[in-house]
Amino acid sequence: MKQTVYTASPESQQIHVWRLNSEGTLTLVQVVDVPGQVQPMVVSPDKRYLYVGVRPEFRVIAYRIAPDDGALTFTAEAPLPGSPTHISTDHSGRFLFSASYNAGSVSVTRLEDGIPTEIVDVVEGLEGCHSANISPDNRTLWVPALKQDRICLFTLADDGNLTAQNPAEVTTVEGAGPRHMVFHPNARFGYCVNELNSSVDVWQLSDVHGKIECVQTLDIMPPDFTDTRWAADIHITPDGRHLYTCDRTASLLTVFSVSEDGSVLSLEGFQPTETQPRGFNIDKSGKYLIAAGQKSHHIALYEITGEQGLLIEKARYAVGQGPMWVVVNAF
Ligand SMILES: O=C1O[C@H](COP(=O)(O)O)[C@@H](O)[C@H](O)[C@H]1O
Repeated sequence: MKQTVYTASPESQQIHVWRLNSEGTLTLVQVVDVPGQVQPMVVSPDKRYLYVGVRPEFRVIAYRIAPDDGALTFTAEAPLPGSPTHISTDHSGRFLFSASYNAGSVSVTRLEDGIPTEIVDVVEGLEGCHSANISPDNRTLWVPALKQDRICLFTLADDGNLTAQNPAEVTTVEGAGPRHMVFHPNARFGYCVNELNSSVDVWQLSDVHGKIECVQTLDIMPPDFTDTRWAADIHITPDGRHLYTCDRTASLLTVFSVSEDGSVLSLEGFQPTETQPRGFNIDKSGKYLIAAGQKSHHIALYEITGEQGLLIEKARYAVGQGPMWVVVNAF
């Protein structure tokens, strides 16, 4: 398996393209100068394109991915209705979703043979909209509205339109601030990291009656932590055994193990990391985790070890200024 790591650094308007070597080191392949402040990124399901959200002229840029070394070539761009905070696609690669925190909206852009084209739907009124997460069955879009302590649930239609479901949302405790999500590979549970109280919620996608409910909430901070909580990102290993979150004030990654069926998280430990980790990711083999320090301007690479999934730092690398997004692609 050949793997490429992409890091986005908005302050220097760069994407760094790295080869992930099998022994857990990175080799720099390319530095792309982006025409704007590049923030969220996602790889298309067919792995042909890297989509990146750019500001201050709000748009999505599609870069063609070279299959041999992961290098990027500018291919197309399309406007977005608000500042892109998070972008993702549906599993068929027909639609791109952009969540905008500042506009309080989520939009759907049609992808034609991988190229972003027209905006087909925009839903407004989602205060602090922080991400858009398609369910494993490609039917339900989960959209956390951080300032409203709710995750809105939309059905994705065949033409890309979003329709509020019934019930239209699930709610967190007051002041949690739901932000980023991942799903278990068994498609039965979702996990949401809450920015404002630095917790993680486990959502059972539906029980026998079709009801979605929160089955566990865990603190992601050490018991003696008293400073301002400021969580950011969450990821799960491809085998569903280990889950990680980060907090920016503490510059900390938190390590959880996941029960066999995905319903229960157990705290395993804490890993100090780069200063102000806003984004991190896990490689496709589940062996490595790469975290970006928005204030250290470096990324750190960790090996995921043992039954507990604890992290051992292997290396750190300078990237551009203010790195905040990491994605991994594999061929
Ligand atoms: O992490 C955060 O994200 C929001 C939105 O970020 P933006 O990059 O889309 O403007 C930010 O405003 C918030 O303060 C911060 O905690």
